[in-house]
Amino acid sequence: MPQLVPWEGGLDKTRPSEGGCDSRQGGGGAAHHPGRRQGFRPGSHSSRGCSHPVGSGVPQGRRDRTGGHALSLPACPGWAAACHRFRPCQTMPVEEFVAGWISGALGLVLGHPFDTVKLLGFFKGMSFPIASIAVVNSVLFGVYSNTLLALTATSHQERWAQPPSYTQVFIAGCTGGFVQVYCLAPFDLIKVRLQNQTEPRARPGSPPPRYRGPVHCAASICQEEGPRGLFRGAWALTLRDTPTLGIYFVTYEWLCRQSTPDGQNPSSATVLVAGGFAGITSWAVATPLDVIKSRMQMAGPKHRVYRGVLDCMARSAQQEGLGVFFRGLTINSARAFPVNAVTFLSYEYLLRWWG
Ligand SMILES: C[N+](C)(C)CCCC[C@H](N)C(=O)O
Repeated sequence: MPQLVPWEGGLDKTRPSEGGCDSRQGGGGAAHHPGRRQGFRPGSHSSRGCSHPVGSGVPQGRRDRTGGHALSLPACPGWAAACHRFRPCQTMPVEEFVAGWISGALGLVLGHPFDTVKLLGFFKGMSFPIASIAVVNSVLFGVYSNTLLALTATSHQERWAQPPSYTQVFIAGCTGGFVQVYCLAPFDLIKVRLQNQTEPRARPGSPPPRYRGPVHCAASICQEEGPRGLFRGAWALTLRDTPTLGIYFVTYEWLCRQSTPDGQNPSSATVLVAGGFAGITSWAVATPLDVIKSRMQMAGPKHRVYRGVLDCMARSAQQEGLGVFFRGLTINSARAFPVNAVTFLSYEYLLRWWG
């Protein structure tokens, strides 16, 4: 295993060779990658004397996979080596997707105690949430990173040396948010439907639950409402996630850049805190639309309660006051910090590791 020691003053401390891109083979188990990311600090790359400086005209990033250097992964587990080899095309990096998948799963493990569905025992084990959150996170981070690649022509290795503008980060975050909605929508619908049947079930003498579990819930929705029923509330989910995931990545980038002195890389603590606050900020902005989205997902085809997102907003505010839009804010924030701190830390570690 490559050593994933906590950074002391940044990821670069784990590098055997501080001076540049050369000679990194041997004991560490890492590949030799010219043009690899030099660390988390924007602007740190070119100052370290890399033999292929950014902007030198040598294509950066993907080149390192095929540049004729031995890929030495003696101590990597098989799946990590497979990940290195599995590259469907040079312009579509996949490790961001894989890192997003794993980091999403790790974040989920931490956030799991906050999940009422799990607490009340509806989900046996964690397979359903892991399958859903990890896939969704993989799509989010993969699309985000590849959109940045398209916008800036820099891969994640160079991104800290040539930092993208906040506008580019926002656009990439919104794009990732928009695309992940269509993976998230069915999982989220099932989760909301199951969560909302927990209360009646908890009372003594209550009727049996309508849905017996996630698979039964999906099958029943398909039967009763057709496959499109699985996407009920997807429009509200799009409104919730597209801008707020832009905000999510901008907050993360901004906090990382703010809290790291020039010439140094963000420490693991910085990444944890920036990730945690990115989660809280985006959930704070997303919570009003989260409330609306859940209400729309609960409405079935036979009893269409609301005419649309705006109608749902207006009627909820009229009937319950503006406070309704902040329902769940505390639990969302409490969950968001650890989940997103771990998600970003593991994501950055994995990309660094796969370099
Ligand atoms: C956009 N919105 C705020 C809804 C989610 C942003 C954070 C996503 C993260 N996977 C989590 O579950 O916290």
